[in-house]
Amino acid sequence: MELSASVSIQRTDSGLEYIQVDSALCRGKVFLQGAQLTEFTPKGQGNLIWVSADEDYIEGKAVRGGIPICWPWFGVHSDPQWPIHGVARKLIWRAEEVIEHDTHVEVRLSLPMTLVDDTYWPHQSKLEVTFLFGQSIEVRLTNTNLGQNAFTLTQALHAYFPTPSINETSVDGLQGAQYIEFGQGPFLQEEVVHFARETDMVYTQAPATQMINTPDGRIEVSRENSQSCVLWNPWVEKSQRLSNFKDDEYLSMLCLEAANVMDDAIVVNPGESHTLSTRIRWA
Ligand SMILES: O=P(O)(O)OC[C@H]1O[C@@H](O)[C@H](O)[C@@H](O)[C@@H]1O
Repeated sequence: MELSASVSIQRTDSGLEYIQVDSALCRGKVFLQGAQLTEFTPKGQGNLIWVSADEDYIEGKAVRGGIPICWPWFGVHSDPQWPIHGVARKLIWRAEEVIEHDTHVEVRLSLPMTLVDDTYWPHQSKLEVTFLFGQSIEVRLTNTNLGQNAFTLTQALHAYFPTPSINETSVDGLQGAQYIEFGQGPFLQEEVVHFARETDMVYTQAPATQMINTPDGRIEVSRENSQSCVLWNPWVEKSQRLSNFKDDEYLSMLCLEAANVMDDAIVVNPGESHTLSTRIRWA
């Protein structure tokens, strides 16, 4: 890949490669493993993306934080032996292209399909992700069907956001959506969401934009080609069971994930593409 003035490829001490963006507008970081964004800091503002202080960036192990790409299924598969959240987040993606625009830096990666076990994904397809680093960050995940038959998949851009205090954080803009939680529901979301317990809600028919209100400011998260999203905070007990997660870190993060799940699973016909996208910024 040809790099540009504001983009370089670097490596952690543990040996994982990442793309570093340092432009007039922002700083950002995308690991080739999982094509996982782990930082987006607009100039003069704070980092919008959370990563655990316990993260050690080991090859083949899911990074705790950032925006893991869950593909080609979200959550626990109907065969519970299969890995949670699919296979894409642990594979090494290929850096394809960097383009410097006036308003943003575009970085594109693709997942080499030869790395994907046929058992999990027997279809001929292309999977690409494009990051637009500007004053906001936009992530576009595109599935293209290169085969003769339609395929169906679920997926998510599993974004982790920072907050100085989950007890003083709320999520506005889910009112009117239906949610399933811990296998129960659907329930109607009537109010702004506050956090006081383990939260693991899968919303369908969700409005396109939510606002995360934190003591450090408001984070606007919007989605396209996505009717569903997931809101997650592990709270006290689950925090103790999670990999690469400090016991008290549930106090300083939450996930709001742009998704295509449940009855929003996508069907991609031969020769067609589908792009799930999310845009994140300080409001
Ligand atoms: O620990 P993982 O595999 O990264 O998953 C984290 C969480 O991801 C969320 O999206 C799920 O709703 C949770 O149930 C899950 O615990």
